[in-house]
Amino acid sequence: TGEWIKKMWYIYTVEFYSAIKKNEIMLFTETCLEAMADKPNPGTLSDSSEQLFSFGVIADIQYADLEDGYNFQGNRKRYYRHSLLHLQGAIEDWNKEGNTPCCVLQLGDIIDGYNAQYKASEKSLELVMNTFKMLKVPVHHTWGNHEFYNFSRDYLTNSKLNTKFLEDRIACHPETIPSENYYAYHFVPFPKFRFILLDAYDLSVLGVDQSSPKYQQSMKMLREHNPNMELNSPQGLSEPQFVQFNGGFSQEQLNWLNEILTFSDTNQEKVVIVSHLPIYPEASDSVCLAWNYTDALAVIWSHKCVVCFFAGHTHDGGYSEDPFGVHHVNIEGVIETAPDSQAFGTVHVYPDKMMLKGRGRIPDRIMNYKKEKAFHL
Ligand SMILES: Nc1ncnc2c1ncn2[C@@H]1O[C@H](COP(=O)(O)OP(=O)(O)O)[C@@H](O)[C@H]1O
Repeated sequence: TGEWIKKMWYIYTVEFYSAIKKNEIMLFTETCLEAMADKPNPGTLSDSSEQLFSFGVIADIQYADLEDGYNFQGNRKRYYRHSLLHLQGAIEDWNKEGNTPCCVLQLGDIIDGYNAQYKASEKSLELVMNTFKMLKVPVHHTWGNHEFYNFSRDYLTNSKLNTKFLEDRIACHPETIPSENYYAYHFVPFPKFRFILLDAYDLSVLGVDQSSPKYQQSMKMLREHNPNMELNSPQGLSEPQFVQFNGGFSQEQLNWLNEILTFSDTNQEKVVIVSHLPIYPEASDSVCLAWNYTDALAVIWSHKCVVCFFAGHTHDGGYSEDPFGVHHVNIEGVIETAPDSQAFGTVHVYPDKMMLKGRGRIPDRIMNYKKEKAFHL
């Protein structure tokens, strides 16, 4: 870990100095544009105890019309049918909350891969999406490995799991528009708070045509790091995240992320990032990380605006604040949650912090903004 932190510190320093140069130009441009643009007025709130807004989080529902089963290791029970009841319970609670959350972030793996074997993918998806219709607020869907066990990327792009229509655009900043090559977007649920949804399977061998350049590039990367016959096995790997059920971020997507974070820094925004795969080793089982998580961390650490990073995939959950004050929260998976418990949360956003109110096996978390980054309205 010591060596790893040193490496990341080096990357951060290099990125930081190049960012300063870039920011001098950006700051001037932004100041001019802001003076010209009609900005939303966030009001004059200043009491740090006053909630600004809230949002819901839920991960790894993995619904299937199947008897209970177990994970690959055989040490965690999976409640395939009950996961839908857990979702219904979560939606009822979010709908009942006094201050209704602005939206819900669904962190991926909405239905289980087993559905594909039983030719039940569309039926199960329909059932879960009909349940989501009871929610009074919009839901942003992230894509995980189980989406790709059931559907191709093309199918997903044209499905209800594509919530890119909920994106916001930043006027006069074409560099902040995501490309069609990956499923990622950003939106502003409250003035000065930007949410970014990332595609952790942008580089992946799942769900893409084997003849496509993306598949070839991803398979090359996977095989270079994983010599096992069974590419889902992390056995003997020095970087155990290089398994087939994970994926990574293309340079194109990382460049786009960098552009938005540059804008958010300049515009003094707070940023929440969402991805199916986690990116911080201290908060996650090493087998569950995104392939090139270090590249994503290098981009995030070269900016000051990111408050927290939400991910699913790990099922056991996890949390750590990194050395740059970014809170990494991995949400416990619904699929491995016993019927007498729960697994969802509401994040309450304040001028100086975010507070996760977890239900059932999800713990509460206080995520303070770094002192020098306190939010001033
Ligand atoms: N250690 C392993 N060796 C071989 N295959 C594995 C291993 N771990 C997981 N898999 C396979 O990888 C896929 C994803 O694993 P799974 O436990 O279902 O992931 P998730 O946690 O996303 O549900 C499954 O097909 C599973 O059988």
